[in-house]
Amino acid sequence: MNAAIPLPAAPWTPAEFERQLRAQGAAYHIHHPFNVMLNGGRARPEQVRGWVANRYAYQVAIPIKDAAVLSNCPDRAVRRAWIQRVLDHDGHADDPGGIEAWLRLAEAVGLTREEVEDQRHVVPGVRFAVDAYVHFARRRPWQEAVCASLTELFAPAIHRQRLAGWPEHYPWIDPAGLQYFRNRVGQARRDVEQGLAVTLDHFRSVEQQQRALAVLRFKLDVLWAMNDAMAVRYGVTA
Ligand SMILES: O=C(O)c1cc(C(=O)O)c2c(n1)C(=O)C(=O)c1cc(C(=O)O)[nH]c1-2
Repeated sequence: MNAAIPLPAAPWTPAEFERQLRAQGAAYHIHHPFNVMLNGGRARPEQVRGWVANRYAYQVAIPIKDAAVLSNCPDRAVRRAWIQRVLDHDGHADDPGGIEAWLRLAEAVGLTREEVEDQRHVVPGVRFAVDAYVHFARRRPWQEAVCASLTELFAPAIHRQRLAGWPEHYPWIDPAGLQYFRNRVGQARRDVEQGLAVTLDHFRSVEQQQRALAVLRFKLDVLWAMNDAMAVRYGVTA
């Protein structure tokens, strides 16, 4: 923790605590130069493909991470709601799910399913960052893993950026491939409601609230490190 910033004398109110959590969005990967390039329309096709192929490692890890949260959580009411996240990604009944939607995005940008599913393009830094998130969810108290998912507070904005810009920037991508981003805007909003309720309720003391901020910063670092690794591999076009 930064010693120059004194601890608050008393716990924040829930509203102030939520404000402090949201303020961490300044370090969201929406601001990473690689993402700024991608969503600003400056990426070459191989950079778009590199991002989609690497992000697949994150997509397939998310339901594993969520299953880790379930396995650590003794609260039946939380599990009942949380299990929806696994279904969102893996699919259920007629819904093919988010991983399938990501594979359709991959095909829309010119990748084959095979080269994405076998993760041949995934660079070491992305793999290590994704593994760190799954490991965190397995080892830490489930409330901390819930708190770590709160980067989703900032995700609808980045999905909307893609939906607004990509069709114009990248006319060579079939817009049907962008369905994943459309689905996530609503899903993330619902996820955040649940994640925030758990976090505001659980992290109550000054020390716990500081811990929640540190957990959220860890997750922001996971996403930032993924972008760093992709920027090194694929470059950032000025
Ligand atoms: O495209 C993105 O920038 C982005 C970011 C995040 C995030 O902030 O963690 C998620 C997603 N997408 C996403 O699609 C998703 O399903 C998701 C689940 C989670 C999580 O931590 O449980 N984050 C995210």
